[in-house]
Amino acid sequence: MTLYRRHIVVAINPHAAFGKNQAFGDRVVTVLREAGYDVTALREKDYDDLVHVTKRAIAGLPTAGERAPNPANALVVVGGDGMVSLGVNLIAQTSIPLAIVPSGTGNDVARGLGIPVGDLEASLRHLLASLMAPARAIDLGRITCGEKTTFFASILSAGFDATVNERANQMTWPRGKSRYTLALLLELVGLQPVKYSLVVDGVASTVSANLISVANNTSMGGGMLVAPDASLTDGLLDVFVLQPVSWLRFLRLFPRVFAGTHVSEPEVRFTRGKRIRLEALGIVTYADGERVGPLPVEVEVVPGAALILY
Ligand SMILES: Nc1ncnc2c1ncn2[C@@H]1O[C@H](COP(=O)(O)OP(=O)(O)OP(=O)(O)O)[C@@H](O)[C@H]1O
Repeated sequence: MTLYRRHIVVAINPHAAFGKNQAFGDRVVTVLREAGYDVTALREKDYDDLVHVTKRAIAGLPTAGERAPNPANALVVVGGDGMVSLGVNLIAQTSIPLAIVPSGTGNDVARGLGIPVGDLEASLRHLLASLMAPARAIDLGRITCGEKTTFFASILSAGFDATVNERANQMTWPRGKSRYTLALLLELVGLQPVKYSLVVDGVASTVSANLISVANNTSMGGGMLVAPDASLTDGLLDVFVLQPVSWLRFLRLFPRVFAGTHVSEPEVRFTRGKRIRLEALGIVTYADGERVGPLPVEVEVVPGAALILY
């Protein structure tokens, strides 16, 4: 069998899913080496260092622990959506394809692409098959926030879920998943609608909302179908708005959002567009679960910006 993608860079987040899947990285590397690939395996003490060494390894430059055989023929990320974010930001608008071995908490990009989630051996079989097949192009969203430009694959949040993330990130206690649960409860108690200025393809409006997201993919938070009709390949972004509701109604709507059956609820609005501008006071946005920065943001779809092996 000819391996036409010979050199594979594997970037691993051992802390994905609160460290539950630490063994995944080694297993991915072993399986790829056994299949005959040249593997550069990368793990770093933090995300920024991993970005730095992965960038070098893809270009064929030496990294501290590993030799650099030559430029990469593919990048594999082992982690959750935060690692997909790392991957797409490194390979966007290049000819290097990205593969994903989901080992995170949400893994929503993998879900959207149909990559097996929650079954390592199935995702490894999927990886080996996809490395032998042509890469497929998906759209990315390009965010401009102040001076910073970043890409995202899945969903940009600027509502209640973003404020929960921001609160959890500022807390030092408790550790692990319960920090998010506590942050969610605290935010829920103070649930207030936020007034946004929204521009979709040049059409401006003012909306009050509890939830507002710009979606390239269907789900967030581990399969919560916020934008069930979004497509990674339609050249469009779906804007989801949940207009102000009481916290009781919010809790009642929650399971419906999970199942994607909220779309017909009277407080729910969807719009589609290629270029979205969002502005509000005091809101910090998150995309693919990673912090972007305070509003305003400008989001533009870049059709076919990432080559993915799936
Ligand atoms: N050594 C490290 N390498 C990479 N990322 C790290 C590391 N240590 C901590 N992180 C953090 O892990 C987060 C990304 O985690 P990742 O998305 O892979 O898993 P997850 O959050 O469990 O899954 P999901 O995003 O799908 O819910 C980043 O925010 C990053 O800051």
